[in-house]
Amino acid sequence: MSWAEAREAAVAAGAALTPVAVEVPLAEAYGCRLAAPLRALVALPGVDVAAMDGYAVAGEGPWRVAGHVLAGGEPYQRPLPPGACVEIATGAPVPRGADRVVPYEHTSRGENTHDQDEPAHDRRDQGEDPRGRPFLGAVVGEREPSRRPHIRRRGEDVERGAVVLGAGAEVTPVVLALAAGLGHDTLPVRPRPNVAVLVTGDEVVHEGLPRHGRVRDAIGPFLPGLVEWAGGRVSGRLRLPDGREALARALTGWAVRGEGRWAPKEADVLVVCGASSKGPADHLRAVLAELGAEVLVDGVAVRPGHPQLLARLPGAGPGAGPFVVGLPGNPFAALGAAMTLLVPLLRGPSRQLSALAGPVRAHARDTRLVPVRRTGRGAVPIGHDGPASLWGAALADALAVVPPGWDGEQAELLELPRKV
Ligand SMILES: Nc1nc2c(c(=O)[nH]1)N[C@H]1C(S)=C(S)[C@@H](COP(=O)(O)OP(=O)(O)OC[C@H]3O[C@@H](n4cnc5c(N)ncnc54)[C@H](O)[C@@H]3O)O[C@H]1N2
Ligand code: MOO
Repeated sequence: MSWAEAREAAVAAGAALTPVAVEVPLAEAYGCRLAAPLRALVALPGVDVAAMDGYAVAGEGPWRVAGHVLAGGEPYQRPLPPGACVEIATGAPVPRGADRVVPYEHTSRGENTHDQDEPAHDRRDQGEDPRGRPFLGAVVGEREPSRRPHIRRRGEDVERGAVVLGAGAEVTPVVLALAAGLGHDTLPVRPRPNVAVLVTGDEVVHEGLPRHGRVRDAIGPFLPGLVEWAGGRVSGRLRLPDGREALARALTGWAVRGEGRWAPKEADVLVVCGASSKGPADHLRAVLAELGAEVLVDGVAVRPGHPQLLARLPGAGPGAGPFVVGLPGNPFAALGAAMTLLVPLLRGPSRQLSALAGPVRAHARDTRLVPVRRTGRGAVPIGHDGPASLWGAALADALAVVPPGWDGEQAELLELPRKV
């Protein structure tokens, strides 16, 4: 299967990863996708409010001060008659009868009415109380006439009931704040799909220095960040020895060599690292066939990462069970395969093009995934990109997708996760 077809198959499979919507408190919704459109529970602003600190005035000036309306304080209840004004703070409700707000700096009282350093007796000369507020009845004129009303009208930013975001939108920090501003305490979201990680290989060690032909696991550590960034969460991890039986038992939820009970049925996606190729310990395909899995992608024409696969296990009851993503054992091949199958499965489609600035040789038959760094001149290949080496990818911003026979300048970039 071509690389593009494999990615499409993963995106299409991802549509089946639609867990039941749940209503969660705002903070817990972060990073999830909205299960329903986000509507405004209130208008923004909720009433006509001042857009400037100053005086809400009625009719022609000068005006007599009839009250003070500060944000969060009591609104001015009575209608304001022509020739009257109330001192008003930005965001405070504008009284009925007021035509506009005159900012402090445009009034005859000038900017210094709130100079806290002035002695109280000087304030009284200016018609102010000791806190700098003008006395009721003090007269306010306008120095610089302006036609701008400086009033934000009810519903001017968002009308009550308006749909501000569609279902499926990602709940980012800004979306959380928007929802709070519109009156929401909870949000209906699709929970993040649960991803379980199985790292296979007798030669793989998980801490310390690898010795005597062993290797440190260099796939398991990138999966939680990558999965989180793609919209899922790693809900379980298991280390597996080589062996057909251990893998079969793990995929069907049995205890493995004292590792305790494992619950892949609670996982939406099982990621198997290694055992994907043709060696004596590479049992993944045989085990999937034994378990009656439906294989959706069986190898991809891509370098590195060709032995990758995507399958779906039969469900315990009616309906299909979890997806299985098989990542090759070579770590950079595993990263490329995760960017091809796992990320599109969890996150859906995304497309980004860039010029490539630097020599890249296309392969005759296979798509190449090339670590690149974005610069003003375009994306520059980094090198250090052998299938077992993560060095180039660690220096990269993205993987450039170079299709077979490619001789163009533009290439698709697969953005690599940075920070969630
Ligand atoms: N006869 C063939 N041999 C191989 C083929 C092939 O098509 N025909 N494909 C090669 C390619 S390409 C890759 S990639 C690997 C894929 O191998 P497996 O997925 O079966 O993985 P292993 O054989 O277990 O390991 C391969 C390699 O990666 C190291 N490894 C495994 N797991 C980890 C880990 N978690 N962290 C770091 N390194 C890991 C392992 O020690 C091996 O060196 O197959 C080729 N062979
Ligand atoms: O394609 Mo393998 O996946 O080169 O390392």
